[in-house]
Amino acid sequence: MISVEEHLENILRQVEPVATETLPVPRAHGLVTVSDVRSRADLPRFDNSSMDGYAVRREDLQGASPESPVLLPVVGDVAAGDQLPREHVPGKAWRIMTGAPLPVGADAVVRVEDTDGHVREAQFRVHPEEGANIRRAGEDVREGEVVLPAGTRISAPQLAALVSAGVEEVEVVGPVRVVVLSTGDELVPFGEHVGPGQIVDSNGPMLEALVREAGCFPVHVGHLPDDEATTRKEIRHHLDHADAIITTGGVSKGAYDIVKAVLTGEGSTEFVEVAMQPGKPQGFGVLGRRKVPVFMLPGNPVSALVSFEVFVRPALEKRAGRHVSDVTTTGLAAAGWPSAADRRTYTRVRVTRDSTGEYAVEPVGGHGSHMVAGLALADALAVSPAEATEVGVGSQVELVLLRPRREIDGRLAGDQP
Ligand SMILES: Nc1nc2c(c(=O)[nH]1)N[C@H]1C(S)=C(S)[C@@H](COP(=O)(O)OP(=O)(O)OC[C@H]3O[C@@H](n4cnc5c(N)ncnc54)[C@H](O)[C@@H]3O)O[C@H]1N2
Ligand code: MOO
Repeated sequence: MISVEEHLENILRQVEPVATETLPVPRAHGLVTVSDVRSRADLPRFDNSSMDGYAVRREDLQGASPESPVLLPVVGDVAAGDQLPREHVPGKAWRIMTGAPLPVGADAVVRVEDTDGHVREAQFRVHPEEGANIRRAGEDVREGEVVLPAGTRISAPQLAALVSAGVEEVEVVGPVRVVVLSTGDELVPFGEHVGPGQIVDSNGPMLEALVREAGCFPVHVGHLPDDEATTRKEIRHHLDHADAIITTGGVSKGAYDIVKAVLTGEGSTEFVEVAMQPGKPQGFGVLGRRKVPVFMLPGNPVSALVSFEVFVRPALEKRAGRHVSDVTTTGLAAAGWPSAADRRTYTRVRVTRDSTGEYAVEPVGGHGSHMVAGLALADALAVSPAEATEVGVGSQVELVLLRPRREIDGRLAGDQP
């Protein structure tokens, strides 16, 4: 048996980011920039008002105060989006809206609250500071400056920055297109009749969801028959277009373990036993001229999920050009449980809070790797080291969260009286 670290290192050493692509900005959501992206415009694009009020010259409001307001005639209105060039008229004010271009020559904006708000002639109760309530062209970013450095993942704020900066296309590490293939003649796809001895393929939909949640793109979710020739043909076909392939089942010692039979000797494929529970039988290889990583995960649903979290997720992140590190969450064992000897053990747990406000965890949903209904009850996997044979009450355990932390915390907040 090899350790979890050894197997993960072996995978990550062989996985490279996918090719770069130049995409229209809205389609680059979730992807990582390859080079510095420079702004095509000053932001703001022009001097404009940050408040609804009046554009003035300060010198026209010398001594203005609530006790002795100064009266100025109003030239007219400047609305946001106004395209007419406006100029300050000495001794007068323009009524101006938030985001509207500042009339040339005006040097301050007085908020409407500091005036009587009149349209033709307004009383001003303050003497504004130089540049008050003015947003200057280029104060956010200047044309030609870097608006997004290389290696940035494009999320919502970055999309806003790029489109504002007039950037239309961006070079990114391409989307990672993933093929998910279940194996086993006992499986029927969702929605079809389940006969005697048959079960519904749950790994397919589960992995499709995990791939999507990991920011990658499931492009085909299907099934391989327990037949070598067809399986070989199908995998060859997917090696031509996929950026990663995940299979489940057929990696153990069964007489019909077709994946193992077909992929042994292909590319860098290796089948190993990893010192973990569940998830002991694992296969991995980089195959074909496009060097596609192929993950051959065990078929038991819990084993497949744990294998995804431990091996596939980090590899997909590397393939997508993301640099991530696991932020470890910990919890205190509210009950004790056994831990498999000589194997790192991932125990399904439900999270609550102990009296000090820390996460408290307890096994939930049963022990077997086949218990897919019980799996749905788990918030996290509690990790106990290979050396441990049990987890003692009150001991601290590392947690791999299966739901976003915000969701767990939200539920716990709701549980409280
Ligand atoms: N003699 C031995 N038998 C087994 C060993 C062993 O060391 N010696 N290891 C066990 C462990 S641990 C695991 S994990 C499984 C892995 O088996 P395979 O990867 O070969 O998977 P299958 O035999 O095809 O299936 C196992 C189990 O999972 C169910 N399954 C498979 N695919 C799906 C799916 N897409 N959706 C839902 N359920 C699925 C399948 O029906 C089996 O019940 O091997 C042990 N055996
Ligand atoms: O290692 Mo298997 O994955 O225990 O069920």
